[in-house]
Amino acid sequence: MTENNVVLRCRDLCKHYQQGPERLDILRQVDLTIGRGERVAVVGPSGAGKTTLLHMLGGLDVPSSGAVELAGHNLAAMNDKARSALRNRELGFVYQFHHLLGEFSAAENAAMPQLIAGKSRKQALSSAAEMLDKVGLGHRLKHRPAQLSGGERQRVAIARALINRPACVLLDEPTGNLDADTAQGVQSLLDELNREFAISLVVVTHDTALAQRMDRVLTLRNGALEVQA
Ligand SMILES: Nc1ncnc2c1ncn2[C@@H]1O[C@H](COP(=O)(O)OP(=O)(O)OP(=O)(O)O)[C@@H](O)[C@H]1O
Repeated sequence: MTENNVVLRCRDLCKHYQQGPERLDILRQVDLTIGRGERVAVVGPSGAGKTTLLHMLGGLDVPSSGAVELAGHNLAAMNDKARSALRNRELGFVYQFHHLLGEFSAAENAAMPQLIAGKSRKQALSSAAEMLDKVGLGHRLKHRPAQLSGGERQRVAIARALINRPACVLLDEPTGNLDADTAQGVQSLLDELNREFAISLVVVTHDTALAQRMDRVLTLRNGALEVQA
């Protein structure tokens, strides 16, 4: 993989928490390289550190040691403003509990990353409508999250994650609270968007069907990545 094709990389990533006299090692020397357009699943038992890893990769939490590089920039070496701008441009996030803003419509929620990036409201809402159409929600633009089904909310979160055409989307259990049909729909949508925009995907999941669709499946156990066969 050439350097230009690397979207996200972590080297020797460690995270620990101090609890009284005890040190809890949550991530242990994780090395990981995600290529452009690559789809990677991270699996492993509950408590293995998967969500913690995803948070570190997304710059939502700070490593105890080691480095995370996004599009060639070491996140720890940047100031808050530059780091936020880079994250907003290069990354999308989809969480199990999607964190949509209840007082805003589907279109406004999906438009949020563009509004943050300084686009006009008109422009952002127009891109949001286009993206929501792509995820099959063109007819639900004005609905608020409470007026949408679980699967629809998840698709709004996916539209929001993709609206800036990020280099990489980080997903935490994207099918976790969906029924089998809707989960299948989200899987197909991710495949399609990955193909169409060459967006890299890092998916933390217990859903083996979803994990098997990725290009690589990494297993995290007790904070360390298992060596691949
Ligand atoms: N702030 C914290 N202080 C102490 N321990 C923490 C803190 N945050 C997370 N942990 C611990 O880190 C471990 C890994 O948590 P994490 O959420 O990353 O696991 P996970 O692999 O995503 O689990 P699951 O599959 O159940 O979601 C857990 O044992 C958790 O208790």
